[in-house]
This record gives sequence, C-alpha cells and structure tokens, in this order.
Amino acid sequence: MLAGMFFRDKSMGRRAIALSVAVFVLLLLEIGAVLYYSSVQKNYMTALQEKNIDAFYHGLWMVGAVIVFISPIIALHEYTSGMLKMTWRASLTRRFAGLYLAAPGYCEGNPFYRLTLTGEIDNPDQRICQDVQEFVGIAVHLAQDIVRTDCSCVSLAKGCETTAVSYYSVLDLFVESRTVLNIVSFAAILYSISPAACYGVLVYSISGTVIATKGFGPWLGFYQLARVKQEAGLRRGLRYDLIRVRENAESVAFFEGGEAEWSKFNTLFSSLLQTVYKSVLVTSGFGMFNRSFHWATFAVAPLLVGPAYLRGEVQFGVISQASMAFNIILGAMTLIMDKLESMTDVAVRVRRLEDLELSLRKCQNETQMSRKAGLAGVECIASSEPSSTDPAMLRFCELTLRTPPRAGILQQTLCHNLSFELVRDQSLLIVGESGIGKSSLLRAAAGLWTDGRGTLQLCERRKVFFMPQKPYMFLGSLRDQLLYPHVDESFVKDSDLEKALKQVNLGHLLEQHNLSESKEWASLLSLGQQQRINFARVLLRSDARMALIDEGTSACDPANEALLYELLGQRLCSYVSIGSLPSNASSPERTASEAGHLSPSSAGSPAHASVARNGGGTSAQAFSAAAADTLLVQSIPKGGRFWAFMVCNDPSVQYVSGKITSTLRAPWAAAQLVTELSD
Ligand SMILES: Nc1ncnc2c1ncn2[C@@H]1O[C@H](COP(=O)(O)OP(=O)(O)OP(=O)(O)O)[C@@H](O)[C@H]1O
Repeated sequence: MLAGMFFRDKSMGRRAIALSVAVFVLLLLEIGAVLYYSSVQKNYMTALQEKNIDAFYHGLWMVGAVIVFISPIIALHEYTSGMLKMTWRASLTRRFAGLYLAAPGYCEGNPFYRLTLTGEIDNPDQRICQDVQEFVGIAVHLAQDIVRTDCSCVSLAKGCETTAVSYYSVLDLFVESRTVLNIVSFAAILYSISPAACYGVLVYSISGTVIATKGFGPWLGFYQLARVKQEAGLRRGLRYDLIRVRENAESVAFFEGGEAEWSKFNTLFSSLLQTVYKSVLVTSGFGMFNRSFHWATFAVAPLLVGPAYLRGEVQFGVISQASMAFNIILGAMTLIMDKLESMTDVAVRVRRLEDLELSLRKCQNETQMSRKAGLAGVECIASSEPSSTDPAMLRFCELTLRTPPRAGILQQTLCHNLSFELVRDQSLLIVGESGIGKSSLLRAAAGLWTDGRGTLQLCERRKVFFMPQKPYMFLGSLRDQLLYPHVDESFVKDSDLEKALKQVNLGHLLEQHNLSESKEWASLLSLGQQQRINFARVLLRSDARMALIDEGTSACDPANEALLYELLGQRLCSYVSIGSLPSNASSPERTASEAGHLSPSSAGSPAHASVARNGGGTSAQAFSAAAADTLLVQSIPKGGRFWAFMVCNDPSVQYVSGKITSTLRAPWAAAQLVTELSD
C-alpha cells in the first residue's frame, strides 16, 4: 500500500519510477562490476603465483581500470538510492502530514484535533516523521538486498564454472542464492543425485522457515511494537512524558515537581527496559536458532548423500555437488528467515502507518458525514451556512450535543434540543458552572464536535474568528503572530500591525522586538498579553464579521477587558463570549445599583452587560439561580432586544421576566427569555 501511494503520487510518481529503475540498473551494474573485479583479482593473484610478469602487470592495470570504472557506479548507485529514499520519504511524509494537518487538496476538517480528541492513534507526529523515515530506509535496503542476492545467485552458478566461486566461502553460497529458478533447477539436479536429499532440503528449509516465522516472528513483532510505543507512545511513552514536562516546564517548576516527574520517568523507563530485555532474549533465541540451522546444513547434506557414497553407489564428488545444490536451494527457501528481523521491523512501521491512514480517512469521512447529516440520515450534527438573505449569524436548531466518543469513556449529552439564533448586531454571553458545557457549544459551532443531532448554521466560516480558551502562539515572528493563521498575507502594512498592537495596549512590544524577528512568544509573553494578541488578530482581519471567544479575557485586568470588548464591538457585527459567571451576578446590591442601564463601558463587555440587565428585578434571580448552571445571554450592546437562554439541570427553576419561548427537559431544562430593554 505504501509503495503504491508512492508510485501513484501525482507529483512524484514518474520520478519514483525513474529512480527505482535507475537504482535497479545501477545495482545490476555494480554487482556485475564487483563480480568482474573478483575474476580480475583472481587472474592477478594467479599471475603472481605463476610468476608471469606480463600477466601480473596486466592484472594490475585491470585492477586500476575496474576501480576507476566501478567507483563512479557505486557512487551513482548510492546517490540514486539516497534520492529514492528521499523522494519516497518526501512523498509519504507530505501525504501523511497533509492528511493530518488538513492541507488543501489532501483532507478537510481538523484531523489533528479529532485524533487527539479520540486518542485512537498514539503519536501521529512520530509516525509521520520517524516511522516513515525508518520504513523507507529499511524497505529500500531490503529490496536491494533481495535483488543483490538474486543476482549473486546467477553469478554463483556461473562462478561454479569459472572458479570465481573460490572467492566465496561455502557459507556465502547459501546465503547468496535466492531465485525461484534456482530452486527449481537445483532441486532437479539434487533430485537426480538423491531424491532423499531433495525432499530433505525442502522439509528442512520449510520447517526452519515455519519455526522462525511462527515461533519467533510474532514475538519479534510484538516486542518491536511494544518498544516503539513505550519509547514515544501516548500517556505511557517515555518521550511523550518528557515532552509534557517541557511544555509545562513553568508549572512543574512552580510545583518543584522534578522529583515526581523523575519517578514517573523512571517507572516508564524501567518498563521500557523490561521490554527491551525480553526483546533481546527473543532476538538472541532467534539468532541462535538461525545460526545453528545454517551451520547444521553442513552436516545435513552429506548425511543425506553420505550413505550412498559409503555403499559405493556414488562418487565422492557427488557429495560436494549435492552439498552445493542443497545450500543453494536452502538459501533460496530461507530468505524470509534470514531477513525476518528487517521484515518484522518493516511490518511494524507499515502497520502503524496504515493505522494512521485509516484513522485519518475516518476523520475525513466524519467531516463529510457532518455536511451530509440529515440528508443521509447520518446521526451527527449537520452544519451549514445561512442563505445570503438570512440575517442569522449563528443558529442552533434542536441541537443535541454529545462529548466525542472515546474508548472506555462514557459519552455525555451536554445539551438536548437546544434552539436559538443570533442575528446581526446581536452578541451573546455564555456564563455558568465550570464543566457544564459552555466551551463545548463553541466547539460545536466551530464544527470540532459533531456528535449529536440537530442543525447548526454559522455565517461564512472565513468571516468568523475563534478565540480558544488557551491562546495559541505560532512559531514565528511577531508579524506572524498578528496575522495568524494567514501568515502569508504580506500585503498587510507594518503600520497596520503596529496600530493593532497599540490598540490592545501592546505598543511597548515594538520597543523590544522587531516585527519580523522569530521568537518563542508563548514563553516570552504573559497569558494576558497573549490574549491581547488574539484581539489584535481580530482587529487586523478586514473580513471578520463575528468572533466566538472562549474566556478570551480571563487573564486580563478589568480595564483591558473593557477596552478589548469595546474594540470588538466597534469592529464586528456580533460576537459570542464565554465567561465565568460574574462573581457579583448574584449580589442584589451590585445588580440593583446597575438596574436597567447599559453604560457605554459596560455595553462593551458582555459580562458587564449581563450584570446590568439582570439587575433589573426578577431576572437577577435568574442569574442567581443560574450560578449553578449555564446561562446564555444575548444582547445588543446599545440597547434594544435582550435575549437570554438559561440552560440548567433543574427544570423547576422559573424565569419570570420576559416571554418564555421554549422549555426543554431531559437531560437539561432550557428556558429562552425575550425581554425589552428599558433605557
Ligand atoms: N475531549 C473531551 N472528551 C470528552 N469529554 C470532554 C472533553 N472535553 C471536555 N469534556 C467534558 O465535557 C464537559 C463540558 O466541558 P466544557 O469544556 O464544555 O465545559 P465548560 O463549561 O466550558 O467548563 P469551564 O468553564 O471549566 O471551561 C465536561 O464535563 C468535560 O468533562
């Protein structure tokens, strides 16, 4: 499958075929040249032995000439072989990375997220980088080894006549003879000498191969796979563990958690060592079997023909002839056995890469299914865009949302038949108890979570800006940070970037850093500064009309928070923001003092807006009641209609202010309130 992918690759397929042919031809040339060199060597040494001066100097010239001829062939063969490996690796790596990162033309959706979410594939990064490289390296060597031994076999047969064979030990003979043709022809020769020897070699080699593949193969594969997993695997992997420490270095340092991490590392490492130890035992056992098997052949052939010789039925030379035929057949029949370790290694890599391919394809299918959901009766959330005349920016229609499937973990239903819509110039605040499912609503809106039912409409995806709970700093320059994810937009002027930075109170960064300097921003900027970079990104997006923000100002001070939302309100038509329930929401004094007013500053911040609106009498109770649940508030900053969605576990909670348009029960009860603002 992996070779097929390479040769079918649109951009590299032809190159792949040309390189493979070149490697094959050069390999044949190299083998031919090496064999010719051996006969030149033989003549040279014979001339010396015979004290033939002319032949000696002629031999010397020939040695020099062959070296001059052979060296560039070897170099060219090495070069094309290296290029073949590089091209194959490039093709496979690009393909897997393209599928994983959802590059244009490869895949849609967010497979990298989906794989992380479901946890069904450990370390896709290791598979894409390391497994591909090792698979290609071993596979190319293995293929060349097989060709090399095939060709050596032909030459050996010839060598028997030309005495070049004298340069090979008998051991080399059977190791270097493989073709089907040889099996048949030498089996015929052996059969004519001794049918018993012919059957003997077949039984001997087949039983050896079966014992090796069935007895040792599975164990070699098992421990190889276990080793790869334990070295870098998810959760229990050694490298994964160290990467987590690096990524969370500050937190670990605050906790002085080095010792705890060391102890965990040590446990994982000891477990890895145990696997390595068992693997060494299996490899040694296999090595012992393999060696004894091959060494024993020296005795087996004479054993099968010897009695006939002792009875005087055949001449002594027949024993060596039979031995040679025996060894050649045996060499051909035990190819799998000789290459078992390399083959096991390739098989492990192939399996890991095939699993990755299957999972990536599954992610791709899920994305496509989500588009077709409803139409094809597929049980997942259907996503679409509202029509151009539809004023809706975001619409949930009878949405039932479940947590993603994960082996061994029960799926939770986070909301049931939830319906609401957000139209142009409306914004929404979502507040509520931690863990109740606020962020999950945004994940559904972004199409990241699709498990459930119902329909979700979001205005044109490229016009929506998502701000996740954890700010993400791209590896690149300050300019890249500000333009992320559109880092290639070189037409954006530096002055605009500087203006955006100044707007979010990050102008001072320009004094310390150049816009085009690449730095490790995630560790250079505070969390609040990173959140402000997020807002600067929105300000720079001329096409953005809506933002979905998950606790986007949680690390900012109140002044900056108010400023950021004010900027956002000026820049966008709508936004949805998730925030923790304001601590003062349930405080009657505080809410009462702000009753019925949306001051300009509070209008900019949905948190403030919600407090202000719900200070107006009975809806304050709703906020208080919602402290344990989730409340979704939708409001127009400068007054007008006010929408509130209460989603809670207690269906008995009553909301008296506004018109209740829908009530949902299990597993949540949801009440949708509509009220008029009275400025
Ligand atoms: N990747 C996941 N796989 C399965 N369940 C998850 C996953 N992420 C979150 N959950 C579960 O989904 C539920 C809702 O999580 P969510 O992050 O939406 O909560 P939240 O209300 O935003 O919480 P917080 O305010 O603490 O951020 C939680 O019970 C959580 O355990």
